[in-house]
Amino acid sequence: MATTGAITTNAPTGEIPVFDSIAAFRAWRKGLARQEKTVGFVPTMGALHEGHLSLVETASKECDAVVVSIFVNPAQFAPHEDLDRYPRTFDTDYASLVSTKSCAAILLPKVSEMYPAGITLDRSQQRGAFVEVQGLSHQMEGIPRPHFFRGVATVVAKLFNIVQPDRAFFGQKDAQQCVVLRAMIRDLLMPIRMRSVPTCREADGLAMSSRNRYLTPEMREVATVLYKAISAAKEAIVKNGAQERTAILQPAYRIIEQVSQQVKAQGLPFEVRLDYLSLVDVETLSELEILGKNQAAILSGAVYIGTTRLIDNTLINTEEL
Ligand SMILES: Nc1ncnc2c1ncn2[C@@H]1O[C@H](COP(=O)(O)OP(=O)(O)OP(=O)(O)O)[C@@H](O)[C@H]1O
Ligand SMILES: CC(C)(CO)[C@@H](O)C(=O)[O-]
Ligand code: BAL
Repeated sequence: MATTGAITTNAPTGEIPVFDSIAAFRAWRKGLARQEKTVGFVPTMGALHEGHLSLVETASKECDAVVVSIFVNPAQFAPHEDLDRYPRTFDTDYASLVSTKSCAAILLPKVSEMYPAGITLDRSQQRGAFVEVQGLSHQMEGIPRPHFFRGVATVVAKLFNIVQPDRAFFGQKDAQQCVVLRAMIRDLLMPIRMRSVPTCREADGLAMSSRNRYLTPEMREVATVLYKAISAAKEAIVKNGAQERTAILQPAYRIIEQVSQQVKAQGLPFEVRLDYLSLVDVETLSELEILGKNQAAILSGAVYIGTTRLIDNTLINTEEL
């Protein structure tokens, strides 16, 4: 493998350069600039699945060269979250990217280079520069994860400074993340075009997610609960013309309650528990009591299947975030 740092892997050699040093990546990037090639960027935390690969594929259709970063970003995890057990599967990630034939380079930066001032998960002890997108980070995912979007915006800004992409590609599965990052790019005058790509799903509708690996087969069977709930709420809008929040969300609450009771009644060794459901305006991310006719909105939520937290959403009256 054409690496520039001390990476050891069993992956096939020589197919995609892997950079674990920012300086080496920048030298490689200069070559693309000299050739006036456009660069598409797909930031990830690894444990790649078809959702990630669809971002790479979309990027390769729109740009001359696609860079994928793999970095499990400590700053977006709270101390009680799953930073330590987050799946790290570089060898299979590498093979998946080779199979796309669309990835020009992998950036695998070290925590010490990404956070020169160091990084602790205890936010009150953090030092150094951070990026906050005010007004869009405190609601929805920002309620249970108040640290999250500051961590995401900060790391994505750093990655943009390294990669200098023309376009950056994000999945709509992380809907609020798309809205927050679009605002960051706009407000910080970053010369980058943000693109959001539809959610890839398993055959039964479950949104692909690296965290699906945490699910046991019994958990996996009921993990579609959120997709089903959100789809039922969307149906209330599209088929029944519902506009009131309660009429829209009621069918979703009902499905989650039913599945949760079912799991309990079967004596399964885990719980299905709703974290939240949300219906927000796509631009302000304000919760809606009434959905206006043709108003673009995000219907989203999070559930716990045991200790695994899954998110999902669907878009109303809009296609892109
Ligand atoms: N099912 C999917 N379809 C399309 N894009 C996706 C999908 N899942 C994740 N992505 C996108 O891939 C990028 C990297 O995401 P990440 O590495 O966190 O994967 P993930 O599956 O979302 O992981 P997690 O389980 O931690 O939420 C993000 O832009 C994310 O929105
Ligand atoms: C955008 C991202 C790679 C930043 O760490 C992460 O939040 C993700 O994978 O969605
Ligand atoms: N795709 C979201 C990354 C996270 O949950 O940390």
